[in-house]
Amino acid sequence: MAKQANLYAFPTADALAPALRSYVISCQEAGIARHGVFKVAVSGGSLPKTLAQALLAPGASDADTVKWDQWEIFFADERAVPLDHADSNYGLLKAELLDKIGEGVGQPTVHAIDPEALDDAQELADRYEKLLVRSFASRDSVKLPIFDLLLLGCGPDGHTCSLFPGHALLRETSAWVAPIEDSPKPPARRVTLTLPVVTHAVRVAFVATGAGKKEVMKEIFETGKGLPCALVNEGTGERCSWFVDNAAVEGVSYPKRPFSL
Ligand SMILES: O=C(O)[C@H](O)[C@@H](O)[C@H](O)[C@H](O)COP(=O)(O)O
Repeated sequence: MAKQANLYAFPTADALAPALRSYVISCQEAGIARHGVFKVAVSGGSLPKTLAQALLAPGASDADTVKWDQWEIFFADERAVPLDHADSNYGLLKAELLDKIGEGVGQPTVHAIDPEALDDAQELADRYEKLLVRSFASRDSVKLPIFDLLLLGCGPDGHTCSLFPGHALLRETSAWVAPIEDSPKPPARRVTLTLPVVTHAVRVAFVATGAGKKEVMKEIFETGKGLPCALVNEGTGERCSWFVDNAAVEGVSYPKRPFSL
């Protein structure tokens, strides 16, 4: 039987942060060893805050270092709004994390959407896809980009990125980045990495905390085969790890593992 997603549960969201940090640093080291950089894509929602808690903490040793200057940060999904708008995932990451990195430790390269194309979601997606093509080499030679790590959230309906349950976008097979004009979670116009890109990543990590997630967690891990988060689990197997607090998985029968790298 194919190996399945790892589910790591912690007593609280605070207790989750050090494990998430170790996991991200191990993915960073693997990416740098493979190609000299760490290519990571992040979602919006509550994730940037948790990431900041994990990554801005002081390192315990030389090995426990976030090598910001070797990071290339992309967005797993983004809302079609100006970068300084309250709904911008870039703006959120900047406020929660990027602005707090501090001086003297190097800065990541951050790839935001093109704010010149906000009125046309298809054009916005095409431009972001071209940016990925430039970054991951030519599409003639690379069928899909391979992110070292995707850091994702999980919505209460089982969506992830801007891939929503039952949406036609789940059937996308060739685009790397797709537009969405009817997101059920506002704002309606967004762009998102597609499911083939998400499941092609070297590693995928979900962060889900709070009792508000427990019903959907039951569905994802027990019954809800077609939910976007469940599709990511199926497509990535053991390359996928969930970092959750106990409140989010209360009553979920899927086996939880002690965290280890
Ligand atoms: O831009 C977005 O809306 C997000 O990328 C979205 O996919 C988010 O990650 C989930 O909705 C989970 O959000 P929470 O972590 O806030 O529950």
